[in-house]
Amino acid sequence: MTTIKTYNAISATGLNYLKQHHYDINTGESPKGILVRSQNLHHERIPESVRAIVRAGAGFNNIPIDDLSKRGVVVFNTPGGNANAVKELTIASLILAARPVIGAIGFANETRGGDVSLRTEVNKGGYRGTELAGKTLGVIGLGNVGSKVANTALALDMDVIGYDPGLNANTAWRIDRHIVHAKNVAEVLRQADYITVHIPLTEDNKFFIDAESIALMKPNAALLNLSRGGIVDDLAAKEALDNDNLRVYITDFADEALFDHPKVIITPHIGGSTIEAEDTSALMAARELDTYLTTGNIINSVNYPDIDEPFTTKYRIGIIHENVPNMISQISKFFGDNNINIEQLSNRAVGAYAYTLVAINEFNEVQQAYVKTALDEIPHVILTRRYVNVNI
Ligand SMILES: NC(=O)c1ccc[n+]([C@@H]2O[C@H](COP(=O)([O-])OP(=O)(O)OC[C@H]3O[C@@H](n4cnc5c(N)ncnc54)[C@H](O)[C@@H]3O)[C@@H](O)[C@H]2O)c1
Ligand SMILES: O=C(O)CC[C@@H](O)C(=O)O
Repeated sequence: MTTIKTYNAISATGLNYLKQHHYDINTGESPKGILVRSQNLHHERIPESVRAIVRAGAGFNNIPIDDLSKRGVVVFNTPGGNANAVKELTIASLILAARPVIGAIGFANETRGGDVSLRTEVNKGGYRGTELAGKTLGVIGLGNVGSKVANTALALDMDVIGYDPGLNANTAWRIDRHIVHAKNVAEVLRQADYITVHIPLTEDNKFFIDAESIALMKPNAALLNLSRGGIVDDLAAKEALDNDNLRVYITDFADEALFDHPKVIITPHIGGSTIEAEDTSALMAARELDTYLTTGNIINSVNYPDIDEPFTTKYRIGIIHENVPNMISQISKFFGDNNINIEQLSNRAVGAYAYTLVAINEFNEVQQAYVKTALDEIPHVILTRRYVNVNI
């Protein structure tokens, strides 16, 4: 049995999938794969046995990608698996930014005793809000979450302006044509009444919204961060709120500096916390893990190129290597020199790394005994794995 180690509460849907596919969960010292949600793996020892790590979720800033890439560990995420959940909490947050719902609920509870109806009617004037319709929403990041938020805001009769210089083809076609595409982020910040950020936390995006960008916003703007702590400079947001340069800040990431601020609403990282999103993400994660470990196909990797080919031969050899010249010719020469016929060879590269998947049928025991070691010795090869097709 192959062992998968898990961190955090992984939905039973994903765990059951793995158990049904003959994996042990959290037994033994040598897991082949890891399934994780928000646990910070930067401070964990990742066993040498691990070949794949899947983040059940979109963000992967909790995983030491660079170190793992150098070791040949494939890291995956589950793009879009929880996007609808985040969209819905973002819409709820927009409404909370427009209407004083939380204060009003507190007030309603305080009217207990006496003529409740009279007291609520007399004093409810303090809880008047505004409408989203006719206001402008700025969406920074139009990926799986941002595109859904933008489209839904149109249905709420908002005007929407979006900014995403790295829009990929998969998400681009889903974006409604009525959404204005800004040429730069300043355009969004200047025009929007509500600004919502849906980008990953990377080195480049740290404090993407800082004092300088907040200064470009309308003083009565509302800022929403359901992306990650660290994308918005919370201290700069707090200062802007204190100086009436920002009306409200809603974040899904608790920060000591923001507690008890009357213009801040904090939720405890629950953007993706719905039964549906947890099930979908865990199932995607389990499938990605099983697919890679049993066939060598890579789907939704964040550190290596994807290769997803039907496994129609008896064997495959997956070779993770650096993206340098002459690798494919060295690999094919190796197979030729050793009289092993290649049925199909797929190769893709992304950035510094590449993946070559070699499909073969005839592969005797002697060849099997030395191929992995010999391929591993080719300079710039990081890791080699052999896959056996159990259906042939
Ligand atoms: N609160 C939660 O529980 C929760 C749940 C899901 C996702 N998230 C966070 O939201 C982020 C976005 O999720 P997603 O599923 O939409 O990811 P995604 O990868 O589908 O989309 C991210 C988009 O951001 C764009 N982008 C990156 N940097 C940018 C920048 N500087 N300016 C403008 N656009 C930029 C990318 O081009 C991409 O299109 C995740 O990385 C994660 O950190 C949080
Ligand atoms: O697992 C979660 O609850 C959060 C997931 C979220 O942070 C994500 O990046 O998808």
